[in-house]
This record gives sequence, C-alpha cells and structure tokens, in this order.
Amino acid sequence: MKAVKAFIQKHQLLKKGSTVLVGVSGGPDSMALLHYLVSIGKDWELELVALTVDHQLRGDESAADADYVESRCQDWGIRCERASVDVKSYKKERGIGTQTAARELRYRFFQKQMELYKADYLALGHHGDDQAETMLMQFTRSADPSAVAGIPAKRPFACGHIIRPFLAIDREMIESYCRTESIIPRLDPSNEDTGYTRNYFRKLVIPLLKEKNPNIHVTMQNMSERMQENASFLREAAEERLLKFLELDKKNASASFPSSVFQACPIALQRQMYQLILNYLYKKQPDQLSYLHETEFFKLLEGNRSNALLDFPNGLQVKKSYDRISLSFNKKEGDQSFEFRLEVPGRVQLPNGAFIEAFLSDQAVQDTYSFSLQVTSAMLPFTIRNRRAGDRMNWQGLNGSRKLKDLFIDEKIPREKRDCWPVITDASGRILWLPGLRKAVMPAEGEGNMVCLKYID
Ligand SMILES: Nc1ncnc2c1ncn2[C@@H]1O[C@H](COP(=O)(O)OP(=O)(O)OP(=O)(O)O)[C@@H](O)[C@H]1O
Repeated sequence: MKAVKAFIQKHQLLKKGSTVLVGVSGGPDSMALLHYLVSIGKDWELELVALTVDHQLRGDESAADADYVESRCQDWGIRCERASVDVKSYKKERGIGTQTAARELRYRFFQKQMELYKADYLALGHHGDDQAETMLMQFTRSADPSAVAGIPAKRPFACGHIIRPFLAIDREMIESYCRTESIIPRLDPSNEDTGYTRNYFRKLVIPLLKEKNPNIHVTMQNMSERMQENASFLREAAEERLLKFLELDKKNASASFPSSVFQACPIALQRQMYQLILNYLYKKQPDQLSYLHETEFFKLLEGNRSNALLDFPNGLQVKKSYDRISLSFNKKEGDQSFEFRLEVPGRVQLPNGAFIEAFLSDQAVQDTYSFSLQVTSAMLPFTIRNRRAGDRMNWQGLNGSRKLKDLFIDEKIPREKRDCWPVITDASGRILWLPGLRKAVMPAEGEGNMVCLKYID
C-alpha cells in the first residue's frame, strides 16, 4: 500500500483530524478501502463513517450486501449509515436507465450524509483499472480531451471533497490486499457480464494492454492527471478571454460575440470557448449534442455567408449576422401560453401579432376568418387562449365531439403551430371557434345579439 500512501500525499487527499465518509458497497474495492482507512485512521486522527446503499435491485442479495457491510463495520468499530433506495420507481419517473438512477440516488444519500456529518471527505473505491477502463471507454466515444481525462483523484463535493486514494493501485493489488487481510468481500455477478460496455473493457481490453505494460494503470493515471491539468489551464484561459468580449445574458440564456474576435484566438482556445458558452447556456448539456454540432458551428463561423442559422438541441439557435454570432433559445410560440378576455365590442392582440376583434353586427359574415353567431349574456365573456390537454369541440357535420389534438393532426397543422393556435370559448368554456379551422354548430335563429368575431393577421 506504499503507492496509496504516496498518492494521498501527492494529491493532499487527507488532512489530519478530518471526518471521512466512505462509500462501501460490500465489494472488494470499497471493503479494502474501508479497511485501509481504518488502518491509517489513528495516525491521521480520522473520524470514519461507512455509508452503504441498498439499491434493491438484486432481490435479497442487495440487502444482504448492506447487512454484510453493517456487520463488518461493527467488527471494526466503525459507525455505518445505511439507506434503501427505490431505483425502479425513480428510473420510471424520470425515464432514465437503471445505472444512472442508482447513481443519482446513491449520490443524493452521500450528499445528505456529508452535510449531516459536516464531513471533509467522501472516499470512494475507484482504482487504477477503473480509471483505465473509463478513459478507454471515453476514448471510443469522444474526441474531447477533457472528456477522455477520466476520473479525478479529488474533486469538490457537498461541503467537502470526493477522494479516490485507490486510483494509485489496480484490481489485482486490491484482491491481494483482501487476501492478506482476510477480507472476504461480497461479489456482484453483474461484474462478470461482458455485455456491459465497462465489463467488455475490463475483461477483454485491459488484459491485452497489460500484456504490453503491466503498469498500464499507472501510465494512464499519469496521463489522466496531465490531461486534467491541461484542460483546467485551457478552461481558465478561455474564461479569461471570453470575459473580454462575450455578451452573456444568463437570465434569458442568450449570448453573443463578434466572430472576428473569436476567430482571432488559437483554435484550441476557440474550441474551449465554444464549450464554455454552451455550458453557460444549457443547464445540462443535452445528450443529443454531438461533435457534429461543433463542426457545424465552426463551419458557420468560417463560411462566407453573411447570414446563417443553426438549430442546436432543445431549441438553441446559433445565428450569424455579419460579424455577430448570437446564441439564444428559440421560444416556440407555444411556450408562451396565453389567455385573454375578449369583450364585445373589443379587440385583443395575440402573441403572434395577429388580432381578434368582436363587434355587434346586423349582418352575418361567415368566411374562413370571420364567424358570426347569436350571443346571449350567459355566453359572455369570451376567452381567447391556447389549447389545453383534453380540449374537445363539435362542428358542423361531426357526430359528437373530437379532440383538438386529433383535429390538428387531421389537418396536418405543424406541431409548433398547434400550441399557439387561438381557441375562442364562451363563458362556460365551450369552444366556439378555431380561426381558419372550425366553427362550433350554433342554433340558426338563437336568442341574443348577433356578434361577429374576426381574425385579422
Ligand atoms: N451501493 C453502494 N453503497 C455505497 N457505496 C457504493 C455503492 N456502490 C458503489 N459505491 C462506491 O462507489 C465506488 C465505485 O462504485 P462502482 O460501482 O464503480 O464499483 P464497485 O465495483 O461497486 O466497487 P466495489 O468493489 O467497492 O463494489 C465503490 O468502490 C464504492 O466506494
């Protein structure tokens, strides 16, 4: 464990007298980590607490893992906090994968415990082979060096830091430590399945690399550290440069800058600035955002068209207008939900700029954009609003009523127009008119006054 000791010192992973929470699944890595921290706990005057999460995913097995952790903690005289989380419901609610759901719930619990204990560190059992696997996996997916840089040895988390002292050693060393210290960890059978991408790298790729370099985990850990250092240097430089010319409106999630100034920077900085701008605008970068978007962005900058437009995921638009590049979220008209009261006589302007007018008239006018109907006082006031889920309407020739959603589909109304199409209702909420599309069936000679509704574009 000399390598771990040196690693802790090099990266200042611990300080004397600190409170260290340890994520322990019951597997070899985290059991060895807990044991190791206990063994150095006296010298470092550490307050240790084990955290174990039962994801309730492998029947009784996952509860048995947590039982096992609890009982080892008792043997070693360590406090243990345990949580059971309902991964299945959480993943259904959010529409995410099992591993992501388990991870989110686990880290939520870790965060809460960090705050409860006012802890300095959360120690996790990732080791050098995990690092190599992660980097190789990223390597097959991404051309971004900062993404390939892998797992950091120390990073801020909750009120303290996450630390990974075992990045200095590989799986074999951990297994040998377990044997020497008579630790009999719990084994997760899913770790054997080469169907999972990580296991594919673990079982097939890493052993091949180790044939050429048995210390590949050390080489890759060093590479990871250098890449992280380079990435953080570049990020700081890009931030500093952007400050000088980027106009950023965080409230409206929009940004703009002069293309010529941007392009005068070295290309490495330009790429980093592009990433930073997207980070500023997206709360979380969408999965669909790819290398292709970056390529398109740079093509737009370099191209000789004076006006051009790119559509990025989640409605982000990149516009070029001469030397100005601006990025902003395209507010779909449907995002502006509206509801107006329409007096008779009266006139209302819609978010799309058109008007709807209501006035008393002696003459019935019926065309695509006018609707005359007999109106009683009980029908007033009218409301103009956009559609709502479950809206239904009846019209001439229809037996019963039909959902507006289906009507829009039948009429091939583009999706982005459906949510801003004006819907005019009477005081009871009955839908009277969809300008340009349908009119409700009204009694031929009803009571009340003749009112004409007009849509003026
Ligand atoms: N259910 C859990 N409860 C508490 N900590 C966990 C749990 N699962 C993972 N961790 C922590 O996260 C680290 C990395 O988890 P990961 O799933 O990548 O590895 P692992 O194969 O589960 O490691 P181990 O050999 O410790 O089981 C673990 O070493 C441990 O510190």
